[in-house]
Amino acid sequence: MTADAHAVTPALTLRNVTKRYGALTAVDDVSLEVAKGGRHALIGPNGAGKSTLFNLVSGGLPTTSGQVLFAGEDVTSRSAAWRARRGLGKTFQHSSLFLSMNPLDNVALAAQRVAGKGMSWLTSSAKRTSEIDDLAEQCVADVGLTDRSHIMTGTLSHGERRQLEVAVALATRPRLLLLDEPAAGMSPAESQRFAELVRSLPQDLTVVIIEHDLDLVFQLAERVSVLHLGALIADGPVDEVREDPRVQQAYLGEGSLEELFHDAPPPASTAPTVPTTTEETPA
Ligand SMILES: Nc1ncnc2c1ncn2[C@@H]1O[C@H](COP(=O)(O)OP(=O)(O)OP(=O)(O)O)[C@@H](O)[C@H]1O
Repeated sequence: MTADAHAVTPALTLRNVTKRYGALTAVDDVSLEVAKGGRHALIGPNGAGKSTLFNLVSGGLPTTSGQVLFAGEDVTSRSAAWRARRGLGKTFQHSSLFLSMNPLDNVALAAQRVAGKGMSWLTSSAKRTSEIDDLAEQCVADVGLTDRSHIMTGTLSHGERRQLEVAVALATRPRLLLLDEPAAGMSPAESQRFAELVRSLPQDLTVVIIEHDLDLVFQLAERVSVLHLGALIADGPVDEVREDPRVQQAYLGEGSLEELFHDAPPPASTAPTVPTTTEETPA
């Protein structure tokens, strides 16, 4: 492959990806590309197939048919662990943190796991390398949690835990980061802070985000893919998708896009105002 060809190879390519559960087609012949360094959102109403598609990308689920490529490499038959080692990082819809450990140890554990060292270091701090410690400290700092790094994770606020989950994912040194509903349950101030965190991530890190909070989606993403009943019904720049009559008509007829999503804020006239300034996190 030439340098030019490499430069335009998408970070993620899906070719006719389908997942069936018996008679139900959860993901239906989806083809899309995510540009390297892109900020790409995957939206759609509950049950549209978003989480299933993430699992097909991460290797948590096998595809029924179709291909998944990372940076041009076909990983369809590769395990989730192999994909993680190849640079696929993710946060989960439901927290995967160890609440009785501190944030630094949560992050170090993820780094250690990817390094293939298992959990033995937990019983002996001497087994934890300084490289892992440095990486954990850096990742915790990257998400703005240095001041909270030694307290019990269970005492963090909801928003801080979601920040920590990003740090845990960063510790696996991803090239492609999947964020599954990171702002679920966040206050407007927390989700604004989260948006700043995503914006501060390295530009060469590709981020794909599933999110019901469309304010956040439209702030963060350059491109949006819309799933409906497993099928991709729109895919393109944010402004085009937001105005796309196919998206509006497919779901609503005359309504607004925001009304499509169960967890989305109400229409603009009654929507809570998203602050433009950063507020302090409650301790
Ligand atoms: N293991 C499974 N077995 C059978 N059906 C499943 C399974 N997992 C998901 N489904 C179905 O596949 C469809 C897509 O589900 P999925 O969770 O991917 O949607 P989603 O867009 O992520 O929804 P949400 O926004 O509510 O998280 C749904 O109809 C769901 O019930």
